[in-house]
Amino acid sequence: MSYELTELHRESRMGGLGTEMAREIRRIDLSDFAARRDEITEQVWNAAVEIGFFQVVAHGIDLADVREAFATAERFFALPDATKARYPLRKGRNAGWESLSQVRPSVGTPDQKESFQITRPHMDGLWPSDEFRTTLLRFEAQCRDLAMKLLSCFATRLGFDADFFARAHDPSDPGYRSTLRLLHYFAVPPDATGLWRAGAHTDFDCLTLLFQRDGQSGLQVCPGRERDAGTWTPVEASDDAVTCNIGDMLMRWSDDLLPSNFHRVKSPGPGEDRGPRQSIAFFAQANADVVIEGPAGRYPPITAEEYLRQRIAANYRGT
Ligand SMILES: O=C(O)CCC(=O)C(=O)O
Ligand SMILES: [Fe+2]
Repeated sequence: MSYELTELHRESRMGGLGTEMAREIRRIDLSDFAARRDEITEQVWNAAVEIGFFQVVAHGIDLADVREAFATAERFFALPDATKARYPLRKGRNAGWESLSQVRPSVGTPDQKESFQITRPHMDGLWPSDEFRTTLLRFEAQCRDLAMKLLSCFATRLGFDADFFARAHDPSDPGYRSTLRLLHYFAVPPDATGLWRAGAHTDFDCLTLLFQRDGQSGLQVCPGRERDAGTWTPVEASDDAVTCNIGDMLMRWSDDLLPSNFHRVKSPGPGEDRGPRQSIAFFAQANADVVIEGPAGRYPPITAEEYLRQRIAANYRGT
């Protein structure tokens, strides 16, 4: 397969097992954001530049809301496949349900998971119930607010105005492309080996917020400078922290100042819990017709739509 984007060349080389190394993933306290904006900006910028991953706490989304979103997802995933198949993923539209269909260029096997994606302008006929819709649209809006808060910090450091990224992700625009993705990784049979819950990849978007559950670990990150050595650091899952990472779109937009780093979800090893695992990701992806162009012009301008089209084409079967 030949890939047009340099990001994809990177991804096709990252499938190996590598080694593990403990390293601090910073926890940044967002309380009193308006008053502490400059201090928080400094902290998120440094963590993003150094590791590309960080966690935020006191982030303003109530734990009860996070748990309600997880419970709603869990109830949906418990339905028979034949029922879930009434809401099929619309390829290229990041909306609907898929199972075992995402093949990462790094490993070539399907991620051992199912997911339901919500991209607001693409949801006609895809809502399983009113309750599901109400709960998750509300949660999506909370995630967006948090993502825009963090992106406003990056905007000012890059020399854009504070609302630059909020305009680029305006939810009232039919070209809105940010996505909430509910993820369910299957329980792993005792004899299963060699499969990944999520193969090594970078995210396509500007900024990802990842909600995980206490004790459901498995996420590992490989900061850019260790890419060749393949040294992976576990990111502890916890209910109160939101794990954040920079995606490829913001890496481009920042002329590579902010790194989009490889990460993956490993399958449980010997002696580890082989039960199912849940997570919820919010991908802040710029609206379709927004042009991505960094302050220093390092890459040719490309619309967000064209950029995402190329990334999705390389990641799903049958494209
Ligand atoms: O489930 C996780 O912890 C990570 C998921 C992820 O990296 C993704 O969906 O892009
Ligand atoms: Fe990811």
